[in-house]
Amino acid sequence: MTDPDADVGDPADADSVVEAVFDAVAATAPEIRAALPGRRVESGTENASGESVMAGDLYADELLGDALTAVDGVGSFVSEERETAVDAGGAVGEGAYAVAIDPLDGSSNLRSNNAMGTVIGVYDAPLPATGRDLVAAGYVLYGPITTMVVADEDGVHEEVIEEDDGGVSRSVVEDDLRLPEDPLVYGFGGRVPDWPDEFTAYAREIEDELKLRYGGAMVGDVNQVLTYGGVFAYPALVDAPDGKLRLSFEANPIAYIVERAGGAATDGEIDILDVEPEGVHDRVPLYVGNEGPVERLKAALD
Ligand SMILES: O=P(O)(O)OC[C@H]1O[C@](O)(COP(=O)(O)O)[C@@H](O)[C@@H]1O
Ligand SMILES: [Mg+2]
Ligand SMILES: [Mg+2]
Repeated sequence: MTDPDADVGDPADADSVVEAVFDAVAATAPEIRAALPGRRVESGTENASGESVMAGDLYADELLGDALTAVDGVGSFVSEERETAVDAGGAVGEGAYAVAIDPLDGSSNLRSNNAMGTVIGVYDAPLPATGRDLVAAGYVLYGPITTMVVADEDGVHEEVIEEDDGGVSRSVVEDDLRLPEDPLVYGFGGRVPDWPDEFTAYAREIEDELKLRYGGAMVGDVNQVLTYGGVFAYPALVDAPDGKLRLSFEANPIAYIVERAGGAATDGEIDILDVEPEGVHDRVPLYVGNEGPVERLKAALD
């Protein structure tokens, strides 16, 4: 529950809520990872986006829901897997924060045992809100190593999360994560025949310049771009002009992180962080990475 004496709008208070949120996320990460082997099957339900939910999605959502609604200063919990927000006590925007999560990003990779993630956005306005209302964002990457990237107004850092004597340790391995200046890799989602012609033409140019890295989990693919430089896109498709990814749970937090690391993020026209949502489950095309390729993309789609 929110501390009733909390100083409304005090930035120090935002810092401590953000810290507690990422403590809670780090504490659940080994548990989520350990639970995945038995949860590689469909749960038999569909989520608010009309997508089939895996057993692992549900488990991660429940665990993170319990952990995050218990954090002092979290007033609202919103998840890709839930139709509506959970009231966690406290007025969002008046000392309390809204936490939005994609509990398991790339969960179709469960069956094939490839990388997946968890995405977190901490907003100081009730959702739906724009990405300008984010005060912090981050993601966990369940790769061969469990890592967590966290961005706030001070910058971006990367940690390794490990189980440690019955507890969980967080070790910072990169304290000022910046996109490398020279882009090296690209990863574009969706079927090529479904891409609009302008995007296909842009992709043909990029293919000549960069190396393909596409794993089918946004977190894993964006992490490659943050590490090596480059561009990731889940573009507008001919029959799905809003693409696939969700603004509140996926595009906004990723845009916030990449922009804090020196990069750019657009929906093809404007900065992702300026996109005005109508609902919390809205989708948006996402083009993100080094400024050079993202600006070229905007020009190509113009
Ligand atoms: O299978 P596709 O069409 O390449 O889509 C992959 C994209 O869909 C996603 O898996 C959607 O996320 P969820 O798994 O959270 O629904 C992204 O991680 C990824 O970028
Ligand atoms: Mg996702
Ligand atoms: Mg998901």
